[in-house]
Amino acid sequence: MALIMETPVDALIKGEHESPPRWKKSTVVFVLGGPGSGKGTQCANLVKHFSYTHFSAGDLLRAEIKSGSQFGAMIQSMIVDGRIVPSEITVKLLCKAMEESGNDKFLIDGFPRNEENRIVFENVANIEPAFVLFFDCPEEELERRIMSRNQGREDDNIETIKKRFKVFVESTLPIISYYESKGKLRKINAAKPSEEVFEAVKVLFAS
Ligand SMILES: Nc1ncnc2c1ncn2[C@@H]1O[C@H](COP(=O)(O)OP(=O)(O)OP(=O)(O)O)[C@@H](O)[C@H]1O
Ligand SMILES: Nc1ccn([C@@H]2O[C@H](COP(=O)(O)O)[C@@H](O)[C@H]2O)c(=O)n1
Ligand SMILES: [Mg+2]
Repeated sequence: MALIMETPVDALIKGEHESPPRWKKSTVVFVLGGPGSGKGTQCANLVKHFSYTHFSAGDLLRAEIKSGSQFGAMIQSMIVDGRIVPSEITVKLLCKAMEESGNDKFLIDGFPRNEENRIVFENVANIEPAFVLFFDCPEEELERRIMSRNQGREDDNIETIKKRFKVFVESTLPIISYYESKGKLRKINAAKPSEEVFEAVKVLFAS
């Protein structure tokens, strides 16, 4: 369902609920990495083995466009241009998805993408991630993967890919450094074959 001006999540954000909702006490793992680094692929593997629910911020934004939302055109033009959508929209979509899931363990993929994302989520959800997965992979490999992905994504073209790389370096790498300084970063060599990457990831969830 499209975002409307007032949703149950707005009430939660304003603290109008009698008791804190379950998702506000959730375990959250942020999953970061350059475009095409395998975030979605590895989250899909993880949910088969562990009782987490996976939400991709990019997928939620694409679903919002499809839903006919009043924000659809704006979100679409920002995605095509590789830019980061205003955090209020993305955080609201994430909180709504967590609220509706009924689970209390989440893999949040492609988020936070910049400092604004991080701060708005912290303020609204009041959740610190248990840890942050970082899929590290050279740009040439990322470009190869995206150009052969064939999922019909409007941002999987060479012009947008270059912009997404620039945004990743300028806005997301500082977030990765921030979590590293807090001892929360778990860096994975994502240039290896998918099965090997999963072996390294699995260990982090087994304890
Ligand atoms: N370790 C790997 N080795 C080779 N190809 C991979 C690997 N992991 C994922 N891929 C492939 O690379 C492409 C991108 O993977 P995926 O969609 O999981 O990346 P992503 O990080 O979610 O990207 P985006 O940020 O653009 O959503 C897919 O076609 C996927 O099948
Ligand atoms: N926190 C986010 C996440 C994504 N976006 C926008 O969606 C595009 C695709 O994201 P993927 O994770 O699926 O690659 C991304 O390039 C941004 O335009 C966002 O704004 N904020
Ligand atoms: Mg993805």
